[in-house]
Amino acid sequence: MTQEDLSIADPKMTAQNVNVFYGEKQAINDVTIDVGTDLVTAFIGPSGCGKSTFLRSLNRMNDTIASARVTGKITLEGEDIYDPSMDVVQLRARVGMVFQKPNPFPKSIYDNVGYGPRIHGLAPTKADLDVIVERALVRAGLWDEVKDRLNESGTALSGGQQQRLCIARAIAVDPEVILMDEPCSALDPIATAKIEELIHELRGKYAIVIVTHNMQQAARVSQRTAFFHLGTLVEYGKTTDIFTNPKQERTKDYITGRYG
Ligand SMILES: Nc1ncnc2c1ncn2[C@@H]1O[C@H](COP(=O)(O)OP(=O)(O)OP(=O)(O)O)[C@@H](O)[C@H]1O
Repeated sequence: MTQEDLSIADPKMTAQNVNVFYGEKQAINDVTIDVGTDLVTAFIGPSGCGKSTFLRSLNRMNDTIASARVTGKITLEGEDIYDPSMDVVQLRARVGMVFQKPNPFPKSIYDNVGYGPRIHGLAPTKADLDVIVERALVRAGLWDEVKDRLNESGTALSGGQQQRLCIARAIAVDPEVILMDEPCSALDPIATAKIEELIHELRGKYAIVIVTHNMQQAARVSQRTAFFHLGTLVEYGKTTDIFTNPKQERTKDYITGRYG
């Protein structure tokens, strides 16, 4: 694998020499990686290796943890996201997040999707909002299932539908990047397959980064894979290479199930 194979000409996000600490404890150690615009990037690695911590540093979700501290540089379209001038609310709309456990608001399906565009001023009129809500639900593959019950509570949907609702909520504010933290771990195989299908469809429209424990899932949905171990990025490469021809012994051991 040459350097050239992996270079991303116009990365959507870059992370350079990133460290993340919780108090005195260092959870991420000197990670440098680019996130490509039309790629799905999977973060894999054993439990506790720092995948979620690093993912959360990409939209400053770690700011919500008092003891967390990030050093190094992370950019979005060349802008330093930790610069004091960065509007964090705006950042989290541009870099949306979908969590492990579906977390719809206790509001109607319509309002779950419409809330973000409304507070971000994306929909001057109700008709504009209707269009945005419908488009986001269509893109998230949920429209046909919910179009006749938009006023029902989002929390009344099935787990898989709730997760697609959360994806629609992220999409509705027109993000550039979607971060997914084990988005299928609470779902059954059928709901999981739907989310994976959706990831395929969303690829190209948004840069997608997914943390997954499931290596088959990483192999199915991503084009690039980053293997983390003990807070370091051990190996990053094309997904096919990582799974068929890993360069590092630690990667090989992990993907062959020797530990983790
Ligand atoms: N809020 C926190 N406060 C203190 N330490 C934390 C916090 N969150 C995570 N850690 C620690 O940071 C390290 C990395 O955790 P993280 O959750 O990022 O790993 P992970 O690879 O995503 O794990 P998993 O796959 O189990 O979710 C672990 O040692 C964890 O205990």
